Amino acid sequence: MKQKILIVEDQFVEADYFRLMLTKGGYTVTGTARTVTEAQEMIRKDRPHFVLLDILLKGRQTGIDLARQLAEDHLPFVYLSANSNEEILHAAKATQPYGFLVKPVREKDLLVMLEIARYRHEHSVETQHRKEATTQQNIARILASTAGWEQKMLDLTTTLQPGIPFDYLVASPDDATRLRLPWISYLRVGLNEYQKIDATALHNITGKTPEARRHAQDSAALPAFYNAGALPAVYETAPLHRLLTGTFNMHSLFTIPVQLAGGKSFTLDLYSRKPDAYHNDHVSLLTRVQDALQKGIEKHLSGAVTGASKATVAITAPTEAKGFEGMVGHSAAMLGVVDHVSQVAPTDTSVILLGESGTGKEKIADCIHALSPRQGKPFIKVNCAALPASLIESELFGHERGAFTGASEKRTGKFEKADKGTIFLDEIGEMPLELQAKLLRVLQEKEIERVGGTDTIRIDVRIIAATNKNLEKEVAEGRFRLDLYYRLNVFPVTLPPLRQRYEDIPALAQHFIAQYNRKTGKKITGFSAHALKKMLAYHWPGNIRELEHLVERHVLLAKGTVIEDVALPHPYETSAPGGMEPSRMKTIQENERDYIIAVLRKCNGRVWGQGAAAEILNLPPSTLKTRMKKLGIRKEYRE
Ligand SMILES: Nc1ncnc2c1ncn2[C@@H]1O[C@H](COP(=O)(O)OP(=O)(O)OP(=O)(O)O)[C@@H](O)[C@H]1O
Repeated sequence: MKQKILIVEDQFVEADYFRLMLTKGGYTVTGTARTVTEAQEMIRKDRPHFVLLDILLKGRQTGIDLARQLAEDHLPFVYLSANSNEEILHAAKATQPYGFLVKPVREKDLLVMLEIARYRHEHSVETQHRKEATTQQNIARILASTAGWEQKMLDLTTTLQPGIPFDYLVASPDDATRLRLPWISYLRVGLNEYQKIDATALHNITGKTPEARRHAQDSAALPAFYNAGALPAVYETAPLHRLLTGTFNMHSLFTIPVQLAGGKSFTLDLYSRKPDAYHNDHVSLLTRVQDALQKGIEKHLSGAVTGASKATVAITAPTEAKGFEGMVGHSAAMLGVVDHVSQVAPTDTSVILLGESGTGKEKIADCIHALSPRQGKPFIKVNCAALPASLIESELFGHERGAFTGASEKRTGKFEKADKGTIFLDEIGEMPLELQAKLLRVLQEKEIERVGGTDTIRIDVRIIAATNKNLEKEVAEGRFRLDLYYRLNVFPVTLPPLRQRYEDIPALAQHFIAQYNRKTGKKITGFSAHALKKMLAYHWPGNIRELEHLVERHVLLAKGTVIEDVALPHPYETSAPGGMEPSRMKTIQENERDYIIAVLRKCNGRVWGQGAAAEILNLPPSTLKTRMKKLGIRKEYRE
C-alpha cells in the first residue's frame, strides 16, 4: 500500500514542488494545508500516515502547535523549515519530531528522511509493544512465583523501573483484612536499591497509618496520572497521597487501580520526585500492568501460589548495576540519567550527550556501548576538537593511496573501524561545517566514501556524540547544521553539573581516594569534616574531572591517613550551608537520613533490641549502624 502523506506548507510554489517529489517517490499526497485548522480537518478526513510540516504558517498557529497534537496522536511528522532561530528550534525540538529538513530540500534528502522517519516510527511502536508485553510477562512470572508477598512487591518494583520512572512505589490493598495482604511500599535509595517501608514504619515516621487510604478509595477503574499541578485535587479525596508526597518529597503520581473478584480492590501507586514525570504514553503500558496485576493477585489470593512468605531482603543492595560499573553517584539527578541511559542503550538509536566539561559524558558513552548488543564489537572514540580540520575527514572516513600529498598508503577511517560497533564523536560541536554535511549523509544513508575514493562502503555503526556547547546557539549562529542537529538530537541525555548534585561529592571523593591509593600504594582513609565542608561549598566549574584532580593532588601530598584540608581555587563560603540552594528538593540520601532519624527518635535512639530502630526498619543492626555512619547521623540519636 502506498504511504499517504499530508503537506502543511503555506507557500504555494514550494508545496507544489514537494508534491511532485513525493508523488515521484511513490507517496500519495492527500492534500496541501496552508493553516493548522485546514491541516486538522484534512487529517481527520484523510488519515495520512505522515505529515510534512513547515514551521511558519499562515494564521495564528504555527507548525509547532500542530506538532504537539500530532505527537499526542502518535502521527509521525517531519519538519521542513528554513528557520533556525534558537527559540523556535528549542520549541520544535520539544515536540520530538521524526526528522527535520532544511530548505532548500534535495529530492534524495526528502525521500531518505521520510524513509528514516518511517523506520523510526515503526521501530518505536514495535519497541513499545515489545516492552509492554515483556513487562506483562514479568509481572505474571513474579506473582506466580513461590516467594512471599513482600518479595513479590520488591521484584515488581525492580521490574517496573526501566519502563516507567518512579521513586516510590506503594502497593495497597484497599481492605487489608479481607484481602489478607499487607500495605507495603518501597522508596528508591540507589541505582537498584529500595528501602522497604511497611505500615508500622510509616506510622513511626508520620504518626499515621495507611488506613487513611480506605476513606480515599479511587473510584476510577483506569490508570490515571497527576503531575504536580493536578496533585492537590487528588488530596481532597485521598489524604494518604498528601501524606506520602509530603513525607517523601514526591511531585507526581500514577495510580493503577486493580479490581479483584468479590468486589475487592487493590491499588498500585507510583510516585516521582519530578513534577511532570508522567504522560499519556505511560497509560498504555500501565493498562497492561493493570491486567497482569489483576490476574496475578487473584492467583496469589486463591492460594494457587504457596511457599515461603518472608521477604529475603529489605534493601536490595547490588553495589553496582550491570553496565554501570565504576559509576559513582546516587543523587536523584544522576539516577534520572541512569534510567534514561538504560532505556536507550539496548537500541540502535543515536544518542547525544550534553553537559559541561568533566561531567562524565565519556563515561556514560562507555556504559551505553557496554549495555548494548554491540558490546564486544569495536568501540571507537574520536575527539573532534583534537584533530586539525584538514585531517578530520581522512581520520573519520579514511583515504585512498595518493588521495592527497603525503597519502602514501591507503588508510582505513574510524567509521570503517567501528563497523558493527559504536563510534563516539566527542566535542561534536567543533566539527567543521563541510564535514557536518558528510556526517549527515553517513547518518542518513549509512554509507561512506574514502577521501580520494569513488566506491561507497556500507557501514553499520551506532553513533554517540557529545558536546559541552549549546548546540542550539551554534545552529542559530550558523556554526552547526540544523538538519544534523535534528538527526543527532534523537535522544539527548543531559549530564548534570556537580553543583546540582552535591550529595554525590563524598562518594565520588572516596572513589577517587581508593583509585589513587591503588596507584600510589598510600593508605588514605578519607577527608576531614572541615575539608569535606569546603568541598561541599565549592562551585566545581570543572565538575567531576576537577574533583578527581583535586583528590589526586591531595593523595600525593598527604602526610597522614586523613586529608585534613583542601586547597580550592575560588572563594567557597558563598552559598548556603553545604553548598545547597535553599529552595531545592531533598535528595534521596537526605530523605533516607530524615527517615532513619525519625525512626530513631521514636525509639529514643535505640538501635538494638525489641521495638528498636533496626527491628522497625527490618534491618540487621550492624547494617543500620553502617548506614547511619554513611549518612552522617549524629550521636544524639544513637544509643
Ligand atoms: N559518575 C562517575 N563516577 C566515577 N567517575 C566518574 C563519573 N563521572 C565521571 N567520572 C570520571 O570523571 C572524569 C571526567 O569524566 P568524562 O571524561 O567522562 O567527562 P566528560 O564530560 O566527557 O568531559 P569533557 O567534556 O571534558 O570531555 C573521568 O576520569 C571519569 O572517569
